[in-house]
Amino acid sequence: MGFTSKMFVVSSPISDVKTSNHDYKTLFKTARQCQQHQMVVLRRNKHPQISLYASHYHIMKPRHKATTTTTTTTCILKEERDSSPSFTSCGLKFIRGKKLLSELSTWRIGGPCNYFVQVSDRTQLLSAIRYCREHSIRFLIIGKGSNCLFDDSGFDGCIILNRIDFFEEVKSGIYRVGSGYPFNQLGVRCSNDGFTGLEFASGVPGSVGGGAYMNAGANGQEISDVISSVEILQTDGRLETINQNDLAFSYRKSSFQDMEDLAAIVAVTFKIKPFPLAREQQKAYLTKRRLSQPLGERSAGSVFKNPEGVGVSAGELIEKAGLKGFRLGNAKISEVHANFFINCGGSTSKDMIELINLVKEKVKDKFNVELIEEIQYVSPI
Ligand SMILES: NC(=O)C1=CN([C@@H]2O[C@H](COP(=O)(O)OP(=O)(O)OC[C@H]3O[C@@H](n4cnc5c(N)ncnc54)[C@H](OP(=O)(O)O)[C@@H]3O)[C@@H](O)[C@H]2O)C=CC1
Ligand SMILES: C=C(O[C@H]1[C@H](O)[C@@H](CO)O[C@H](OP(=O)(O)OP(=O)(O)OC[C@H]2O[C@@H](n3ccc(=O)[nH]c3=O)[C@H](O)[C@@H]2O)[C@@H]1NC(C)=O)C(=O)O
Repeated sequence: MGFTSKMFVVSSPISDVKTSNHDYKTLFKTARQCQQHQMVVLRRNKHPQISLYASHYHIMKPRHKATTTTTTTTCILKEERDSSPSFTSCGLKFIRGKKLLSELSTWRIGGPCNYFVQVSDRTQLLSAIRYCREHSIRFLIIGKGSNCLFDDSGFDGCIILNRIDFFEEVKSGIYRVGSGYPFNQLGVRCSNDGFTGLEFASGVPGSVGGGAYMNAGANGQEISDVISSVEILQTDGRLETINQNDLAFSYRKSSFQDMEDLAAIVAVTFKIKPFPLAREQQKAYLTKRRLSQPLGERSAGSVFKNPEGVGVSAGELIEKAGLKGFRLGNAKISEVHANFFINCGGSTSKDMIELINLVKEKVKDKFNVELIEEIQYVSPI
């Protein structure tokens, strides 16, 4: 059997603590009540009666440690994070507890998420968000996961993987693109068509939505320079188109980051100008990127923003602090570019966070500069 979202788990501390018979009875009673309420005894324990009861169910190892008091049996009711089967709602397939965030992040770090769903159009996105809201499930939209640090313990909510990846040429130089479209491909495609403004995007592993959200940029270009309008979905399900004039962008900052009611960016319309050498420019940027960045490695691009008003890049500061190549556990500062931190294989989020904090401390001590993360931490709860 598996759990549905309505089922809960009773995790019993019974094998961990000295409890009286009375306490066993209490637990047994609770378990029976739980059965009526579609709850399940999670933990195998030494008391035969309870074991017998529990044997009607699949008995699993608890994921969370039971806590207890010494005198009374404490049952912890927790929504189960694992072992539940996939289910379908509104035509969408939700995967429970099995999808690893490490598969969804370019860093290849992160434990399982409680719910996972992939959407490929606006209607599906709306349905996924509606489901989460109706069931009070926290949700997070991700594109290519190239800017996220997920936690080893996963995410206690729903990850909505955005694969809204249509590409529409409205007219010459005007493109309407799904937010899940690969940013890298957009750069190559527009340059190939002889338009300028997005050459920098080739080699960037993010999505168009992630790019707009972060105001991605490189080589003196920024996505905001060529955005004409953005279609967003609000948390209440309303769709809105916002024109460039009503949006504010700055270095790695966009209005979207401050919108409390934003559920997701759905599509972006770009207006770009013809330029015969766009393709050459795009190729030159990519060559430079390949030489200066560890593109083949498991990274999240720049970990820190470049500090403003200092005149020195984050990478340079980290290198001058003597940290290039420094390794902590399985997380390492790239030898190629010091603002890229590499998962050498098996790095945990803990390794990475410790490395990030160490770098911040050293740079602060040596140069009195506060480095600020460009990457986004995704907290597990
Ligand atoms: N210049 C470079 O070389 C590199 C640049 N980057 C940039 O990092 C960004 C990462 O893109 P991507 O990998 O797709 O993002 P991610 O999947 O890593 O998501 C990062 C955050 O962006 C927000 N986000 C992503 N998609 C959407 C959407 N459709 N609507 C609203 N918010 C969204 C979410 O923020 P929240 O959780 O707050 O909702 C999410 O947590 C891009 O800007 C990319 O250009 C990344 C690597 C290298
Ligand atoms: C990779 C990202 O974007 C990148 C983008 O690709 C490049 C190319 O334009 O410019 C920014 O990096 P950056 O400022 O480190 O650019 P680079 O040209 O590589 O380096 C700037 C300067 O720092 C020096 N540098 C860089 C790395 C290093 O280890 N040591 C060092 O001394 C370089 O020699 C150069 O003089 C973006 N990063 C940020 C945080 O703004 C990203 O956002 O994830």
